[in-house]
Amino acid sequence: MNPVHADFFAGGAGAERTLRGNLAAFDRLRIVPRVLRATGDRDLRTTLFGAGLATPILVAPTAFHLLAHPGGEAATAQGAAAAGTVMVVSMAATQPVEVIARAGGPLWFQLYPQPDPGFTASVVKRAEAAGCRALVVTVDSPVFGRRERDLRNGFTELPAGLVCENMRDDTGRVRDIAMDATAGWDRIGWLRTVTGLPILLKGVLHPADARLAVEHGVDGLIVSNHGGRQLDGAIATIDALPAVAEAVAKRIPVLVDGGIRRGTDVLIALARGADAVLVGRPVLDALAAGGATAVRDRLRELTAELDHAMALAGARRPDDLTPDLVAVAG
Ligand SMILES: Cc1cc2nc3c(=O)[nH]c(=O)nc-3n(C[C@H](O)[C@H](O)[C@H](O)COP(=O)(O)O)c2cc1C
Ligand SMILES: CCCCC(=O)C(=O)O
Repeated sequence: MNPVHADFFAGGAGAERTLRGNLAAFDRLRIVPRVLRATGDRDLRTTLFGAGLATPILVAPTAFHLLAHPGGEAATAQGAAAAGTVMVVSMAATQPVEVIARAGGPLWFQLYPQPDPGFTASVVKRAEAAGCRALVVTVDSPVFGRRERDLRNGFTELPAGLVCENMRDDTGRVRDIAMDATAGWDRIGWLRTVTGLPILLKGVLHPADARLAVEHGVDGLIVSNHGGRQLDGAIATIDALPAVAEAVAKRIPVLVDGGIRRGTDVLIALARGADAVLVGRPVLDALAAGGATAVRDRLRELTAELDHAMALAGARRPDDLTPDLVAVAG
């Protein structure tokens, strides 16, 4: 891959403290296994918004897959479908959502609410018509993060021929993705008038926001710091998760992403209160290395690692994973 694009995928904001912190936080946590639990064959099937998945490991929304592989987002969708899980399609995808939907599914669609409500509504309706089954509203990006690698590399626009295909308006013009620092909770209420899809908020870290989200009728949360690409210095997601899960008290599904690289990381996240996890860079790395097949294999490998770790920790189903199975290393 072009090293400038590799830096875009791997990099974070500022001094990359949060990027590193997501991984370092897992290094400080240890599993306290149970024994003689007769787990037999484990059952990793997970239900989210009425849909059954083979695994609680989903594909996080990430931009510009055509920079990683000529198969683009369609290849990722094919890999996710073969692994029996959801791919969240980024609003910054380089292929049309209709093309991605033909390659795989189930899909959810990630949205940055745009300042133009008519255009925002048209993007949501388009994703819904293409078959996306949930809307993931990214709320950690009122302004764009300062990615110093990209600034140093001068990575300010996509190579010729690549565009954000889902940003076309009805004249066919491709709009720039705007970050909107004027959005408040009323924006979520407005989105509710636009779509009947389940609405998840992605980028919640504070338990007070988790409570507000439930009060505003949000259907699910993703505890995320955008893979360390937005607010550098933000808390590691696995550290933020317990307080958010407690605030939500199982009223709506809570998902988490950031730094999940092993099945044991997934186990810890589920034990700390997540209903499912998402992975970003592991999927991008697999996509770059080997397209749809490699994406499928990477997701299956993480799932097999989770299955193995659950057997060793005495859990048969994700629901058996409880907070007492995780300790902070001394
Ligand atoms: C290259 C890249 C592009 C991303 N693009 C988006 C995006 O378009 N929308 C979004 O909500 N999050 C985006 N994210 C954040 C991911 O959805 C996710 O929060 C993060 O990658 C999880 O951390 P991980 O990479 O350690 O698994 C992006 C992340 C990366 C690495
Ligand atoms: C305008 C593209 C935004 C992609 C994104 O969210 C990221 O790179 O983290």
